[in-house]
Amino acid sequence: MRLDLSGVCARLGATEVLGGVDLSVGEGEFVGLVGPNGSGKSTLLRTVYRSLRPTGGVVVVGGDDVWGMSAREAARRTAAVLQDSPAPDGVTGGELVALGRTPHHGLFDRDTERDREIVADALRRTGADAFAHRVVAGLSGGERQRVLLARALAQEPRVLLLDEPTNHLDIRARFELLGVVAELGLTTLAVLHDLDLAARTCDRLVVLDRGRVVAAGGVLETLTPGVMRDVFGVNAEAARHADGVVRIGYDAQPLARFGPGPVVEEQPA
Ligand SMILES: Nc1ncnc2c1ncn2[C@@H]1O[C@H](COP(=O)(O)OP(=O)(O)OP(=O)(O)O)[C@@H](O)[C@H]1O
Repeated sequence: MRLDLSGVCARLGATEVLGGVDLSVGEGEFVGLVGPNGSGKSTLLRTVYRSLRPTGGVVVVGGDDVWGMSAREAARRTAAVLQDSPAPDGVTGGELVALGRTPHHGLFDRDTERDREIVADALRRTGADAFAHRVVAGLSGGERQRVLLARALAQEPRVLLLDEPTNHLDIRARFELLGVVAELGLTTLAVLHDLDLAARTCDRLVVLDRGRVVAAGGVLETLTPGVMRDVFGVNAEAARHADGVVRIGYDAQPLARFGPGPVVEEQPA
């Protein structure tokens, strides 16, 4: 199932956070959404998982406007793994993952054997089975992140949205989690801050800056020295190495014109 945004605008308070975003993720494609802090990445995801209605433009999942369908239908098509999603008090990993089945149930339906199999499979695929009987609030950030991904998988979505899914993870767990996601073959749009990880994992990247798409395409087409300088404020160069992996070499110093820099007190003459 494809995801297509066209001309999407969004406001938060008086601020226009998205100023006409066009973005597509093809069936089974893994697209990384990157950009500096405050560029509108999380806001863009919110317009897709129906937490923030766009003020303009259209968000289409599988050929239909997500804001024109029922919340239940939208949840059958799209699942989101968000940063620091709160879990209800006392709920275990297994119970939280089972909540992913909700969009597939009628009001009075009970879990079926198939539901239990799907939940067990989601826990196994994300390496979260060890947390099935543990209270989610007592899990580490990385452990919780796996459970949240398992919940999203239990939802059996056709489109997966990830907002900084590797935030709490150690380096090995980062590779593992994104490897799991890549192998799912789902249509995936993931906000990632780690550009090296994004370059390794994603089929394509979309670079957002101040609510607008400034580059989209293959890793080397998007993370050009100009984009690294003008959007991210660093001197850096991405290059494909002999093993086929794109790595980014950074200058140690951020560019001076980004941010106020250190405060230097004037000395009396
Ligand atoms: N309630 C609000 N009212 C006004 N502005 C807001 C509100 N919430 C967020 N913003 C602003 O909207 C902009 C976009 O925020 P958003 O969280 O989408 O950015 P982001 O690219 O995901 O950032 P980060 O990388 O830091 O997570 C930011 O400048 C933020 O300060």
